[in-house]
Amino acid sequence: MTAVIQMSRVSKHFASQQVLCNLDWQVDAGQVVGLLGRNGAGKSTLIECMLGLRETDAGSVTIYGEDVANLSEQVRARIGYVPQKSEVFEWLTPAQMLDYFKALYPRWNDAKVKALLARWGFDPAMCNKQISKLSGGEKQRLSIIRALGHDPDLLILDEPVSALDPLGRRDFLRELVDNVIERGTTVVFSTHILSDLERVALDVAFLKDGQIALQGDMDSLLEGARRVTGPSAVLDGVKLAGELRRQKGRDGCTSVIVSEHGEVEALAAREPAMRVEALSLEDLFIEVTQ
Ligand SMILES: Nc1ncnc2c1ncn2[C@@H]1O[C@H](COP(=O)(O)OP(=O)(O)OP(=O)(O)O)[C@@H](O)[C@H]1O
Repeated sequence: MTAVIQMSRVSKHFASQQVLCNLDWQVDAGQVVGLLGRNGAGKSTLIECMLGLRETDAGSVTIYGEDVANLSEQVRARIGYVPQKSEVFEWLTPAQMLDYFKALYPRWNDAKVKALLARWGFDPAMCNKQISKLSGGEKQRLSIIRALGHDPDLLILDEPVSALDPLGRRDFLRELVDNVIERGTTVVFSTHILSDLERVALDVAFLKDGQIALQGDMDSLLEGARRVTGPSAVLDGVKLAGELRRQKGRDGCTSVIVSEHGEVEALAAREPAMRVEALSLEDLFIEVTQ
């Protein structure tokens, strides 16, 4: 597979806070990845460093093989980005802003933009209203339309649905699945809404302590992940394959989260006191990121 995004040993700090720490990450062509992490884990910082919008302290980032600090116009034109919150272009109207971007990109899908504007409630009055006067959700929809207008090959979305109502969210996800992912677009998508991720993302990556702590395709991760709980006397002496987290309770029991179930199933077969449970994406999120 060809790497679309390659991040190697990337570090970034703010004052005394280390946000990214020797982070390595690769996203391949056609991958659709959900980026997960707790509030403040550094997802937006990671995305901004990935796009060259924020300088890193150390490490290298390339997109389509080019250093993000010096991206060519051709590569820039292949990227679509929806920031978490955007306060730029507030003095323009949606119509003016979209005209500006249309002139900027070598290709622009007018039919798609018009269809999305109509579908997402941008009637002529709204298209000619100053962006600063739009609601948070309306601005977010506009930002998504702008990012999709040039049919990007790489789409990076930082919590794109946070301000959308349930109908808006559903429609956006449908657009993403039917018209973006279907084209083979590479997508990186940060969100806290795990049910959305389960509908859209094929892969997940968990950001914790400044690094990608766990990643893989969602079905295999959920298929392999288990929580095994049993007497500390037994579990304390064993290092399990794919161990992600271990917690000792006051009741003499230890629980261990693993990403591969083979060894724990075998252990449970030998030790009847062991309890083995499958994990949901939410369980996995809590266990991996806390
Ligand atoms: N410009 C900045 N100056 C100082 N600290 C910052 C700056 N930007 C981010 N941080 C800090 O870096 C950490 C990571 O922030 P970031 O916005 O990347 O997290 P996040 O995972 O996107 O969070 P959320 O899920 O809440 O959006 C936070 O503790 C934040 O306070």
